[in-house]
Amino acid sequence: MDQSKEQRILNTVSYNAIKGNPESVLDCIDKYCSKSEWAMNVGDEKGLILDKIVEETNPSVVLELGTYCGYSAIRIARLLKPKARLLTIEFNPEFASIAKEIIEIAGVNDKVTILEGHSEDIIPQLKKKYEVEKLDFVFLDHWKERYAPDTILLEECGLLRKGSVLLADNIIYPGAPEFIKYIRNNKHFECTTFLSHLEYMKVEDAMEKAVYLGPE
Ligand SMILES: O=C(NCCCCCn1ccnc1)c1cc(-c2ccc(F)cc2)cc(O)c1O
Ligand SMILES: [Mg+2]
Repeated sequence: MDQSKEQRILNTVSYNAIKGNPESVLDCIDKYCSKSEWAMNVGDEKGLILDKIVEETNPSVVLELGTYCGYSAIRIARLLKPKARLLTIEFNPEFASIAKEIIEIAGVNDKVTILEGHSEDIIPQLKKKYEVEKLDFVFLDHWKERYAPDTILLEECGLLRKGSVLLADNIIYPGAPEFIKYIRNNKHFECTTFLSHLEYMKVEDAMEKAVYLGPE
């Protein structure tokens, strides 16, 4: 049967990247997806904004919604301090298995746990089953209509603390209008918009940073 685009991305990483070198895996994916086949990785331009916000936050516990091929998981994990960890939720089993292999090639697998399933099912399990107390950083990059309900769910499950940072991809393209409406009018969040471009394209896109101010 014909290979998937994601399998072809794994092939090019496996063949061209330097094992154990996360930067070389990121470069390899960015080159392939800008030259050969577009794919929905956060990419190198928005990736630099992600890097800066992760470095400023210096998180111990990170949750990512939407693993895809593992590009942003590698991007984040490579910046984490020794004991810090990243939990990433992926719904699509093929994406999850390809991401696992790419994350291993990058050599950041000891920091990353891929959780397969629906975010609305897994988020309520984070405290008891995955021993999470609070989330320091959340990267939202899954179904855009899930950004708002999952943000509400994170708060309801007591997973956010004063200063928890949410960063949402694609708030212009494809767009996450319900999330933007919810988060910008919410006095419990301090929002900042980072203008950029859709990965590998000249199309405008942006990321929204929302810092949780606490329940009061
Ligand atoms: O849909 C996106 N991501 C979610 C994928 C499914 C997540 C499944 N899942 C994981 C966990 N829970 C649920 C996405 C799309 C685009 C895009 C841009 C232009 C275009 F013409 C087509 C598409 C660009 C992105 O940067 C994206 O992130
Ligand atoms: Mg995205």
